[in-house]
Amino acid sequence: MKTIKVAIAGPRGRMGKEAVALASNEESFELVSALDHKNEGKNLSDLGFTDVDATVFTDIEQCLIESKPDVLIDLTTPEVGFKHAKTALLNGVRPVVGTTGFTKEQLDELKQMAEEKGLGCIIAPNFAIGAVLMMKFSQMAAKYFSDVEIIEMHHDQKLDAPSGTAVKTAEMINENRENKSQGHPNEKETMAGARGADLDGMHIHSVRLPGLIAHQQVLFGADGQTLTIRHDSYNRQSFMSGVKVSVETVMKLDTLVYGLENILD
Ligand SMILES: NC(=O)C1=CN([C@@H]2O[C@H](COP(=O)(O)OP(=O)(O)OC[C@H]3O[C@@H](n4cnc5c(N)ncnc54)[C@H](OP(=O)(O)O)[C@@H]3O)[C@@H](O)[C@H]2O)C=CC1
Ligand SMILES: O=C(O)C1=N[C@H](C(=O)O)C[C@H](O)C1
Repeated sequence: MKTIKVAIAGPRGRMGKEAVALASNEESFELVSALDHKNEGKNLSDLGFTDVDATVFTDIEQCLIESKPDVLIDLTTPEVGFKHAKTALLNGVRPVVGTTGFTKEQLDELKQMAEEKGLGCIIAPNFAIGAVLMMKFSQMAAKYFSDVEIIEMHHDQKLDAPSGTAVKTAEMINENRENKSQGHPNEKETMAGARGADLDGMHIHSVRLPGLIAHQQVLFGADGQTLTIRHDSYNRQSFMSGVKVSVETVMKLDTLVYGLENILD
């Protein structure tokens, strides 16, 4: 099997560190570079990564042109991640994006660009297989339960709310859910935000606490019964098998795929 050359944006981050370990330990991957906004010209080995040899770039074009990756894994922030994905596609490099918080317009723009370039691009709000199943099971349940609220719970260093997973879950539920506004028609928030975010009448509540990693509960209610579908990531290793399969699959695609559920058998 041909080795896939990988660059990682955000290598010092919580997810980036795990992705560096994956890319340097996986036999079929070669970690060729890292993209940071600090540490220009250093090597990851200077930054505490033992037995890892990859140059750190702060300029994305220089990174892509000099290190020639096949795939750019992005695990940064929404603003930066969008720019990275765009620049990767323009330079013939396939993005695998775990960064969340992209707008619908940004996703559409990247989809159009990937199609024009005939390049694969994977945007996965959640790489954990259990989370993907939670979303799929919720989508199935929505056919029978049209009243649903999503509670997502994350560590308190998370920048975006609601989480990318919660938004994707709501979008998938929407494909099967009868269109309706939930709660009492005259309900009033006596404190702003009490009912959470509203996506087509569905409510999403975001909890941020130290001690948490990534957790989500999807609650369905009907007369005399509730159904709860819950997923918990207790470490960031839980996301890495999804990153691996995304890097392998993106090499075979010529368009953008949004969501890991679309590439898993
Ligand atoms: N799809 C999935 O399964 C998952 C997705 N995520 C998402 O991944 C993203 C990263 O999460 P997490 O690792 O927890 O966040 P961190 O804050 O730990 O990591 C982000 C990293 O990006 C770096 N960074 C900031 N700007 C740039 C830039 N211009 N170029 C390169 N690197 C930059 C930051 O550096 P500095 O700290 O110096 O600013 C930091 O090291 C988030 O959007 C999160 O929602 C997280 C977990 C799972
Ligand atoms: O920031 C995180 O940590 C996570 N972000 C993703 C999201 O926004 O859904 C995936 C996972 O929930 C962890």
